[in-house]
Amino acid sequence: MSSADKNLSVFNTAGLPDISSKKFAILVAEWNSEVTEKLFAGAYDTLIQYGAMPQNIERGNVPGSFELTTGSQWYAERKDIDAVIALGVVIQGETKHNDYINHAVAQGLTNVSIKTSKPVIFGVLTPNNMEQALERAGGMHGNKGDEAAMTAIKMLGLRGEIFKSQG
Ligand SMILES: Nc1c(NC[C@H](O)[C@H](O)[C@H](O)CO)[nH]c(=O)[nH]c1=O
Ligand SMILES: CC(=O)[C@@H](O)COP(=O)(O)O
Repeated sequence: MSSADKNLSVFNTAGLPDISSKKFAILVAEWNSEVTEKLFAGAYDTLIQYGAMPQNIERGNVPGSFELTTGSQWYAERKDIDAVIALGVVIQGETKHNDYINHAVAQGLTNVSIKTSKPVIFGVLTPNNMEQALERAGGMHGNKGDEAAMTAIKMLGLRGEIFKSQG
């Protein structure tokens, strides 16, 4: 299903967990910052809208999306961080460079999440051009940052349910 069929900022909000005590790290890639800043705003605003406290949201910046993996690892290793949201925009160029970045980041973030047993959210746009990027950063298809934040919230809810018997 494409973003044209499912708006990135429309989601089921039933049964969300209390995240008032949860601490989030939001990593933002500097490449294509005119778009990644929109993703950050969407992610931050969504976390606040659904109960996160401003003092519990920490932002980190990385040069490019390729560095999101390492930055996420450093945040996820911290005991006080409950979830990491990684935001980037990798626009297709003339070569296959974007493919290598996208695959590396997708696999890398997955590895960090599994290794740390924490939600590490892939909030990376992989558009063909800037127009498609902007359409997914607060444009006609919603905001990938909203989606990434809501994904983090829901994964924390699931984790809480799964481990609740362990106190
Ligand atoms: N072309 C884009 C990049 N390229 C930079 C890489 O992410 C990385 O920082 C570099 O290869 C050094 O390791 N990054 C993006 O986030 N978006 C792009 O479109
Ligand atoms: C994703 C990239 O790094 C890309 O912007 C580089 O562009 P090109 O493939 O034309 O070198």
